[in-house]
Amino acid sequence: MNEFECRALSPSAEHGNELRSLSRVAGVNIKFVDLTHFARNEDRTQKQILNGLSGEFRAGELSAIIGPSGSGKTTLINLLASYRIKPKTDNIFINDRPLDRGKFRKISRYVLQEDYLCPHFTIAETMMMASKFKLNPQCSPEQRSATITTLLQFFNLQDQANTRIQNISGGELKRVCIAVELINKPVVIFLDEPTTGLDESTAYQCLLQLKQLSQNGHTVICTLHSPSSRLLQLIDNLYTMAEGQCVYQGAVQDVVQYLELFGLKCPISYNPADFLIEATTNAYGNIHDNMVRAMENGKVLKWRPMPEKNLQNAPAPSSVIRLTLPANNLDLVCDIELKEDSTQTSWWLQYKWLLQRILLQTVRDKINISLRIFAHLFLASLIGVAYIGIGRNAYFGMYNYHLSMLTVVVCVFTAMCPVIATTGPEMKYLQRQIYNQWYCLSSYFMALLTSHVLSVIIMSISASAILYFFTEQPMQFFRFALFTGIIFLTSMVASSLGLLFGARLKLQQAFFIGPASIAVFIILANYATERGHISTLERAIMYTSCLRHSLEGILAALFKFNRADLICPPTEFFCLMAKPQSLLRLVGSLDVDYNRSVLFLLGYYVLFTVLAYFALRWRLMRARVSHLQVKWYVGRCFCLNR
Ligand SMILES: Nc1ncnc2c1ncn2[C@@H]1O[C@H](COP(=O)(O)OP(=O)(O)OP(=O)(O)O)[C@@H](O)[C@H]1O
Repeated sequence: MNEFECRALSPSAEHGNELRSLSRVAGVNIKFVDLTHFARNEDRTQKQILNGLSGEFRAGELSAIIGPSGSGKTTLINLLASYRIKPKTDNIFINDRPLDRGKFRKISRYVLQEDYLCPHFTIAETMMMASKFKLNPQCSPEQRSATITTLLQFFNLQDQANTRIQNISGGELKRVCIAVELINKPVVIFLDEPTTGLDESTAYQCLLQLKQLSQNGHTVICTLHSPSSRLLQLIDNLYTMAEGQCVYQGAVQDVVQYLELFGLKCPISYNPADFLIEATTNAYGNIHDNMVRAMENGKVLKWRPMPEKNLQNAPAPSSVIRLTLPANNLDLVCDIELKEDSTQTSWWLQYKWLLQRILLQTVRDKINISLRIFAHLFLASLIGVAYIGIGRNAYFGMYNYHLSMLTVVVCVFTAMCPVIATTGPEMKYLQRQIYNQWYCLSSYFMALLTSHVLSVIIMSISASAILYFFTEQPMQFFRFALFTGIIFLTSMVASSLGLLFGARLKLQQAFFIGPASIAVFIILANYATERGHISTLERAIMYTSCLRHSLEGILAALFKFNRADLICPPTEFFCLMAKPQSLLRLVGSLDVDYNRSVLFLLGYYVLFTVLAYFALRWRLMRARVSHLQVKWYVGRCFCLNR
């Protein structure tokens, strides 16, 4: 199918020219030779998934990898994209040079089979945010908008531009996922099953757009499941796999002729791709091995289309990856310094935009924010009412200890649970955006921590005000500030613990282990409280609980710093806990020290936050790492790989 036909068939084809002017690039050819991959089964035995296959995906071609389910299509594309699998660099060649993973990652993007975007933003907002990370920071908002409008029109999404992601259809979501990755026009784009779940006409539109992209010199490689005859017309290079080997690599129109070599005649009404896949499963006799041999497992290129047939506008492949100057003014500004790598946006800009995004997302997530506010205010009011007036009543002195413990428990739960609830879902699109180099993990992590600090400040002040004044603690501002300070630090420790669990565990596991670990902390914090004398060992055990330091901090804020005696009601003959020291002695906390509590809480916060960062990093970049990869990852995490 030529360019004219593509335009005639596509409602959005009129925009093809616009995209073409946006995206003419130097060609990148990907060649792989004798590629083998093993996965480890649960019983630690090795399972061969790719079996010495070879092949070539050229610039200017829309290449599709097809094959029966389980034949290794996703594994092959993951390996070529270096996504979660580390390929051997001497098996893969980029423009005839051994693969340099770092450089290749900067010019390639991957659209996953199961792709996610933040549900609380509209398509236009999602595109605008992506453009901030992906386009040159010097691009004006008008230039960004123009690029986005072009892409939205190209992908037929302009009518849904103001619809939130949570409300768009699956097909539209797929197209948005592809569109956001095309904002900075990657030279190579990998797509895992971009048409799965789409109806025939949407799948056709989607593939048509990819075809147009390839005609501008981009290298487009996708895996497809049972493509229809109509979809097949768009494919330039059909790479067919079976049992981890290559059984055909070439033009679609030559499939019938190729199968005739093995004595198979494709019925006229049959889809050649379906027939080919059926043949690979030995449905028409044991010909799998013959096909692999005939193709030399992907080394035979004689069935492939001629390169110049498809590459209409793109320059010849170059060992230097270079983006050419575009035709119109918009591109002149944006493309002269077209970003090959999203990390060209400075760390601070990434941080700023991510913080804006996270805060907006938090505000838009109405259910989460309402629950947070309600839980804080309701629980604080409930405790305040239950312990009303105990702050100055010596008869109820002991209740102040219970109040302190309950305050700590409420702070911990209300700060930790929302973080666990939001971290899990966030992982899904975080993984994709970090892999596709929108921003680096450290800037995201710092923005996330800042957003936690802001929400914890608001929640801590409101909760502590309710608790402090309902329970009629001394009307001294410094004491209130000290009390609020401990509530703030306790909530920060709890949110970092929530982040650690959310980053390391699955959502259900985190929601079980998180509260269970808090129960352990509560037990440890009160381990020897009722004893008159606490030994050093017992104290050490208690101090392993971060909640012990919160408890001591609150007791110090309320009962140290020359606190006046509590008032014994006239109805009582004697009040044992009129003096603050009496209460502290009774609960084994005579030597509580506010500064020590603050230091320990800060220490726990730093510890849990550092662990959460590494847990997040481990989860996002779980590919098996060599020492070279470690170096590269560290560079990425600190935005050093420019
Ligand atoms: N990490 C792994 N451990 C064990 N087996 C694996 C692993 N990854 C993939 N496999 C196996 O390798 C084979 C190929 O998997 P892959 O996902 O690449 O196939 P596919 O052709 O993309 O399948 P589908 O079309 O169904 O998505 C499958 O049998 C799969 O079970």
